[in-house]
Amino acid sequence: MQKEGWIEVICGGMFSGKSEELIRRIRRARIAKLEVQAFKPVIDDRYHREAIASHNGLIAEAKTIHTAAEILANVSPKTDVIAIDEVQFFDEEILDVCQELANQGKRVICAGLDQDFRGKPFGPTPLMLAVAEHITKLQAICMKCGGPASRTQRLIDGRPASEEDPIIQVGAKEQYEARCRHCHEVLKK
Ligand SMILES: Nc1ncnc2c1ncn2[C@@H]1O[C@H](COP(=O)(O)OP(=O)(O)O)[C@@H](O)[C@H]1O
Ligand SMILES: Cc1cn([C@H]2C[C@H](O)[C@@H](COP(=O)(O)O)O2)c(=O)[nH]c1=O
Ligand SMILES: [Zn+2]
Repeated sequence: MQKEGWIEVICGGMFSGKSEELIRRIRRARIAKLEVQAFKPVIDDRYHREAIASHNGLIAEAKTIHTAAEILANVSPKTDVIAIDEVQFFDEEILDVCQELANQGKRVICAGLDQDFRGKPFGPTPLMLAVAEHITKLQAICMKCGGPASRTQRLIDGRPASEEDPIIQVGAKEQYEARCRHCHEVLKK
């Protein structure tokens, strides 16, 4: 029998359904009468300041935090499930925080980008994948060829961004689209 306490990671490119899937798991946990607390980093202010929000309008209330340590400080002893969106925006401390919570017997569900706009591993997500018990990798639809999209294209005035551009740039459809490996483009310096 599986002991309580583990880490689940939902990863993939933008528009692949990570937030939808996270919200689905939150809702199912609540149907099972489990206590759920959700968190997201303050930098993600796109659709809602105090909620996890998907690109197609689903919403789950969440506490907005500045650092991973704030999760530990805010988790109640009676909480069974901790959901964290946009995990790529935290620093590596998120790894220790999630491990600590899972060791305490909590179910920890993280969602985040595995690759940045250059197609390179993004922040702490690859480290979270290494320690997770359960991994779900989702794909969007490539906006060029219609195939499965594992990457995120950043566009500036309709042109591919350069590999020298800043990695963190909060946004949605106005500057990002889903692409497959073959249709994904990055301007070289
Ligand atoms: N290229 C695309 N491929 C798939 N879904 C897309 C695409 N563009 C927009 N969407 C919408 O985005 C929704 C997923 O949003 P969301 O869960 O917020 O994704 P993520 O968190 O991975 O960015 C889909 O259900 C769909 O309505
Ligand atoms: C690829 C990429 C994305 N971002 C930002 C853009 C959005 O604000 C989030 C991802 O949101 P989603 O829930 O996965 O749609 O990340 C970034 O800052 N840098 C990048 O390279
Ligand atoms: Zn493609």
